[in-house]
Amino acid sequence: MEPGTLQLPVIDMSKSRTQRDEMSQSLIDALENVGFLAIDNIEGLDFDILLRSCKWFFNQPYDKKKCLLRKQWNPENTNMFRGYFPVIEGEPSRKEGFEFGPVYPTIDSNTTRASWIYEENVWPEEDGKLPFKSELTKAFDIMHNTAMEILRLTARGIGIDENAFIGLFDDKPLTTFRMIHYPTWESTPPEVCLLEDGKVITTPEHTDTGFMTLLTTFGYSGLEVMTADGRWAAVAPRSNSLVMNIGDVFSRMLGGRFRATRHRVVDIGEDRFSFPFFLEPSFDADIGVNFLTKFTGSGPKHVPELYGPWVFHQYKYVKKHFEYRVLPDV
Ligand SMILES: O=C(O)CCC(=O)C(=O)O
Ligand SMILES: [Fe+2]
Repeated sequence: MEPGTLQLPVIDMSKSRTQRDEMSQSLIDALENVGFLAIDNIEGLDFDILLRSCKWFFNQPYDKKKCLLRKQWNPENTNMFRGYFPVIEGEPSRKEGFEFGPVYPTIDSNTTRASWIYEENVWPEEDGKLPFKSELTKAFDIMHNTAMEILRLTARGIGIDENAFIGLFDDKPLTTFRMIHYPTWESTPPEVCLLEDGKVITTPEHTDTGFMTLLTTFGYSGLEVMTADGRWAAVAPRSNSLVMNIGDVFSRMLGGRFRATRHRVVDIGEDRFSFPFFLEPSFDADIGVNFLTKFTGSGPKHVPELYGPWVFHQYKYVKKHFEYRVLPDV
């Protein structure tokens, strides 16, 4: 194995009923140390369909994708948050994406000031080759249920009520499922995309902002994580498996006990597809809670803070991701 390659700790979901304690322990070890792990054997998740969906969607003529562009890039459209975002040349984050989220029949008045956050999904017109919407909607539910089971095991592992975390996702979670295409370069990459060692960046280093990420990489290389000693390591690709990591919010709500690990994506010289599922609490969730204090009675005290305003401030003003910088203020 080439130096700097990281084999992630593996969690086998098929054992979640029979080996709960061992799995809980492995999860905690991984989250306290590497902050990234591989999740195998997710029942019903069809990686092949997901990859075909990515290729089908990004291969659509630009005119078709344009109908799904966020309003900022196509004033004829009404979607501001969900839908398609294009490659912006010159940005160090060089990708196009399609995003959708859960659908809620009613939105109550305390979220109206940010109703665009809960806007309806937009979907491409299908051509009969692939049941795009129904397959992705099905995969969304599998991802959500997998995330809930992982969170139950995680809570068990730290010795608190198994349901300690999942209540945050009972009421209208803001979760986003995002398919990504990193296209190949047609010209020499600009300076802003080059790393010291000559590698080309396609997603600059960052921590994920939300609660937890379940990432499908389809066996592509390119994902790198920062290890505890501050060095970059390439995540060894693994087929039919998810890469899991936690985001800033989960780390914060456990007082930093789990690591929100920095990671980035480097160019692999060919088209790359990935499909992260960003599990997020609801707009109104109180992220000022410290779970350890709540369940053990000791730890930092509670300072209430709403997830929605916090996260959109992070995206727009702190992390300044190009695809979020253009959103209205919340
Ligand atoms: O494309 C990938 O493999 C990872 C992307 C990522 O880290 C992100 O979108 O937050
Ligand atoms: Fe990420």
